Amino acid sequence: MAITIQQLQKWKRQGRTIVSLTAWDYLLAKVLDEAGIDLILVGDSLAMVALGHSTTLPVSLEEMIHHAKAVNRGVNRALVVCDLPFLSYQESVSQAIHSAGKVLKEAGVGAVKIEGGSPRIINTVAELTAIGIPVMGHVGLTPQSVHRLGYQQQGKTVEEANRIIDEAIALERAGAFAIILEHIPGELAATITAEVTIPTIGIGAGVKCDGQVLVTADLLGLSDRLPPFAKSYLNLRQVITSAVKDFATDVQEHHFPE
Ligand SMILES: Nc1nc(=O)c2c([nH]1)NC[C@@H]1CN(c3ccc(C(=O)N[C@@H](CCC(=O)O)C(=O)O)cc3)CN21
Ligand SMILES: CC(C)C(=O)C(=O)O
Ligand SMILES: [Mg+2]
Repeated sequence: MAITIQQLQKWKRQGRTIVSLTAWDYLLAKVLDEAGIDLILVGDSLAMVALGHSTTLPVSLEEMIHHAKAVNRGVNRALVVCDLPFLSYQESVSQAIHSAGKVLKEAGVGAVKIEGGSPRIINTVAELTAIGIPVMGHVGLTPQSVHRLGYQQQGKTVEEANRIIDEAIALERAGAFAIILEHIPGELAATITAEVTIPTIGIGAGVKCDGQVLVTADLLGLSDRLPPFAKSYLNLRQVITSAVKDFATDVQEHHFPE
């Protein structure tokens, strides 16, 4: 049974924590889905972990759709959400509708995610929701604004914290079905989680969120650089290196094929 937005919202009310990870291709998505991950995000972080860019900005809508199609083919149970990339929704409401609609039609995913909580973004969320496109919000550190914000923790001053709280409330009112809280103090995330009725999913936002998400390359120990809040549960880089070296030795010593 596929997980729905309604299911995620029910889990918040029941206090059942949502488990989410990112994916960028078929095989990885299939493993995550079979492991029971609730929500699989085709994050634009794939620009960095799958495509080698140094920020998330260069990835195109077409590239995101290409990856989202592959991810969706591997998933039976999880809700699949796809990030709308930089400049595929900020220009106008009509651009956002066109981009989000294309992602839903072509990749077949369940929802899109857009970054920010400015009045302009709130309006876009309301317009997308009004035509039946489910939208996940994303506040705090928004990596598509790296040239304005850097990658520092957000919401450290009272003014900034209050602004982020207001953005989260406005996103809920505009119809967002859930909100990502990225790289903000845990107490701020706890306040937001208590203030809104939609699920909050944290990344570097402390333990008091309704769910948690990580970039899967970080969890696996495959990334070349880890954000301070990420945790590696495995050193896959080392595991792969060792297997590849064993293969090379076998080939050179004519032990493979047997
Ligand atoms: N592999 C990966 N994991 C992520 O979590 C992730 C991405 N990529 N790409 C998109 C964004 C970028 N993220 C990041 C990246 C770096 C820091 C980081 O190093 N922050 C430092 C400050 C860095 C600075 O001052 O420039 C910190 O101490 O907060 C945080 C979040 C989170 N997201
Ligand atoms: C880390 C999550 C929230 C994300 O936006 C991404 O992977 O692009
Ligand atoms: Mg993203």
